[in-house]
Amino acid sequence: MLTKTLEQTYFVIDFDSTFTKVEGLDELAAISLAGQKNRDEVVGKIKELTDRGMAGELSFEQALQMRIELLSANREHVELLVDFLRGKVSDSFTRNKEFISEYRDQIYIVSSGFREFIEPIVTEMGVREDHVFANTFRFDEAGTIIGYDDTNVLSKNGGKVRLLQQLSLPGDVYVIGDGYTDYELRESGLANKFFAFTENIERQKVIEKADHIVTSLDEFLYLNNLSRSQSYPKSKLKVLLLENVHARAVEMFSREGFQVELLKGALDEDELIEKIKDVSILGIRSKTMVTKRVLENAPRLMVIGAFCIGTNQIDLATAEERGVAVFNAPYSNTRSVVEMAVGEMILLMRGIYEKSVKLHNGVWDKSANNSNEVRGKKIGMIGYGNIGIQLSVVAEALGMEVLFYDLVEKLPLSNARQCHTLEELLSQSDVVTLHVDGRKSNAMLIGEKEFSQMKDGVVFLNLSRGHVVDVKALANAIKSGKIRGAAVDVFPQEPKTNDEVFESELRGLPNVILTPHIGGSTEEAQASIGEFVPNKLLSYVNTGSTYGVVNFPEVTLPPLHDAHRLLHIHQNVPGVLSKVNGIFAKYGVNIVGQYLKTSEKIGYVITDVAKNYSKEIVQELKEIEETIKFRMLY
Ligand SMILES: NC(=O)c1ccc[n+]([C@@H]2O[C@H](COP(=O)([O-])OP(=O)(O)OC[C@H]3O[C@@H](n4cnc5c(N)ncnc54)[C@H](O)[C@@H]3O)[C@@H](O)[C@H]2O)c1
Ligand SMILES: O=C(O)CC[C@@H](O)C(=O)O
Repeated sequence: MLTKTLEQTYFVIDFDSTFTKVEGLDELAAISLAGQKNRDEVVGKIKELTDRGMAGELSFEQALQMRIELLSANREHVELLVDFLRGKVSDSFTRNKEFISEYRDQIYIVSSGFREFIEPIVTEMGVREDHVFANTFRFDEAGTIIGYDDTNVLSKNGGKVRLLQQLSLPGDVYVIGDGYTDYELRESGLANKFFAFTENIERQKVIEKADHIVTSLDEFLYLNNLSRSQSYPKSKLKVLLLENVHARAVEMFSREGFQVELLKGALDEDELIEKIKDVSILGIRSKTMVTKRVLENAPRLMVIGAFCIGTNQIDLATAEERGVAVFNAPYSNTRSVVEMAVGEMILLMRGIYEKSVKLHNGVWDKSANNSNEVRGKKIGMIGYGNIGIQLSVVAEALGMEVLFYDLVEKLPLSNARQCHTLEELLSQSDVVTLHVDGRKSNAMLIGEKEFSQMKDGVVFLNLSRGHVVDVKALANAIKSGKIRGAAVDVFPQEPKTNDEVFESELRGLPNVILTPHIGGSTEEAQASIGEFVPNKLLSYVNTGSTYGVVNFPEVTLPPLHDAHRLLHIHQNVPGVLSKVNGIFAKYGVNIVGQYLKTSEKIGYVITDVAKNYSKEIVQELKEIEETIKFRMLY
């Protein structure tokens, strides 16, 4: 068994900012003063008193008295508060309801808050009613709070200590809380350990005194080897998100309990190496280069999310060899790129961009010269993947004839026609648009020779990847008039952040639309990516499933039922599966389900086992010579 029961241990848990995310009295003040002018001022004063009391700067009794005097609440407000608190139970407590029911005889809620709002919340979560110790309000006949029961020990200085003395629990006492009064239980010698709980608030003076700092209940349960919903506490795992990925991603990882850091820009190799040492999940967009060196310095890295389509910025082969799965968002911004390409193509065919620049400079250039409709023209797409295909549908709707060239045989949609050579496409197209992927071999795919094969006066678009085009040759083709107009969104060297200057030979050329790699940068696309990619990453982290992965054996796994899941990533050489199963056989492990998928380089075997297995198997599985990574889920 991987969990033990601490039969002789009692868990004394604080309520405000520990069991729930908020301070009950502060919230009661806010509710009772809703709509009143002085609300913010009074609530602010109450909060300040709460903080000073919790941090030990003010005697508890003083703080309580002053707060109750400021309050003007009644029974109805308390009921509203209870409803509000139901949605404010700390996430890690909600996740571990099972722990509360399993240990209900050993769990005590000891709070200087008020029973009227604490008891309904904690008993709904499984705590025994007679194990709730808190203050109580005094109400007048109209139901208004007029004070509190000052004979209750918890209303006094050192109240929690006195209460625990009275309880005289017959075993070890572990205290979990965020306030100084919780630490005082440890200081008094009545508690064996004090765990400073920082999921909701971190109080320096309290942290300094703690035996352990736990950022979630999961971490407390993990430290004490108690049964829990997360095999390894997510609050100990770091998620690093770069390049200002959408806020939705931050929200999704935070809600699951991870430590999340979001940076606006990309990092260079050395900066990333420094940062990635303790990172388990990395999220990037197109500018962060995840090189071999970066991966070699990322011992805890499990998974990378490319919050975009392209994955050429990641050394996929090394990631695979090191057991790091990579996911992307293959469709979330496709439409945004297509719309931009269509818009640019029309602007360039009409010379609108150039005319607009002239007019900004006071030049009125009304003429139809070099201004054409796109209807009836040929658009040539190099790369007929997701973007190419969608663009072909829209272009046909505009009355264009679609030609495409792709490395592989593709089903042409509608009237689109596949060209057998690149030259065949270049020599016929009025608009040439690039939609190839960013593989290395596509470097300089379009250079001097290819420009010379294009029709005179062609419109040229690159919204794929910068290295695919020889920029010098493009600049020459524009200057010579071969190209009548170009739109370029991607460049071989792109600034890492908005603060860096953009350098390029294309700057200042006429009828050239330059955009800062924003083909996929619409609110719609970013919001969609911001949800799509975290879902993939969380599914991998939580279930081991690799559906939609870019560089890994792909498996879709059933949900885990009454079993533990062992995930073993190994070098794909003959005999590893028999070694894995040999260990299960040796310890008589009851296998509930097993799934294996391999790629050329690695094998990924997932085994669901009945929970009563011997702990030794974990070490033995890790020690198999070919093991790359091992983890467990339950
Ligand atoms: N500008 C932006 O903001 C932006 C946004 C999204 C995607 N992109 C880029 O657009 C490109 C296309 O995206 P997608 O989703 O359509 O990719 P995709 O993988 O679905 O399609 C790429 C297609 O190009 C073909 N191809 C590759 N190399 C080729 C070559 N040398 N000659 C001919 N065909 C070749 C492939 O066979 C494939 O059909 C990618 O480079 C992607 O990174 C840019
Ligand atoms: O958002 C980005 O940084 C990249 C967008 C695009 O190039 C992609 O690959 O999806």
